Amino acid sequence: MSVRYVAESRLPTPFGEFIMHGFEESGTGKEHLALTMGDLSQGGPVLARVHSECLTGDALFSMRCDCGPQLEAAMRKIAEAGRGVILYLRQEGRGIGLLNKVRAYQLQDTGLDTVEANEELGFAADLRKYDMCKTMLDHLGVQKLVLMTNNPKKVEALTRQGIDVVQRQPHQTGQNPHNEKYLTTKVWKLGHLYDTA
Ligand SMILES: Nc1nc2c(ncn2[C@@H]2O[C@H](COP(=O)(O)OP(=O)(O)OP(=O)(O)O)[C@@H](O)[C@H]2O)c(=O)[nH]1
Ligand SMILES: [Zn+2]
Repeated sequence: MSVRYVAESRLPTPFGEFIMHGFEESGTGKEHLALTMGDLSQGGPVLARVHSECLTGDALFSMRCDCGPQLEAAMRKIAEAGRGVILYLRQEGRGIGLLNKVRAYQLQDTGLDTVEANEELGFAADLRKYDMCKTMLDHLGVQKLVLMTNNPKKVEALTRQGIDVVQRQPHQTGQNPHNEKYLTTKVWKLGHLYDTA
């Protein structure tokens, strides 16, 4: 799958000013973003977050997951460092889409966990792809990443795409009573590394 750069603009935020770079996937027409700060082509490995869209968590303050706090923490850490990149990938619901995620949440409300709900709907636990990332990072001049994630499979998937992840930085935040089971399931069924779940 190929992705092409379309346009960029300033993105002032409460944490600092990012540059927002827009990309479009050929074929699917999916639109992805990269938020950057500082000089990424020089100065060693770049602090990075590869974040999958979660409308409910990122924009609607949902406490069912940890996505919103993770996104905010990544923006804060990059702003503190004065340098870094966030790839914001439009693969909502681990790739099943927004309304299927609502269906999955409906099933979770009856007691299924996040993996069982996906399977009940006929989906694998995680349908995400990371094949757009290398082109996006190459466009930005990023060569090596320090990746903020708790998901070793994400590190493996990016490495398979030819991306040099020199270090995984744990990215634990946003625990609350509503996402306790969700975080525990990620550890037990999806292989996430999480200290206190
Ligand atoms: N299908 C489904 N997707 C979910 C659910 N909760 C969150 N998501 C999606 O999961 C994606 C985030 O994945 P996570 O498993 O939370 O974390 P990760 O990206 O693998 O790992 P980190 O880098 O540590 O955050 C986003 O696309 C969310 O929309 C759920 O219950 N069901
Ligand atoms: Zn989420």
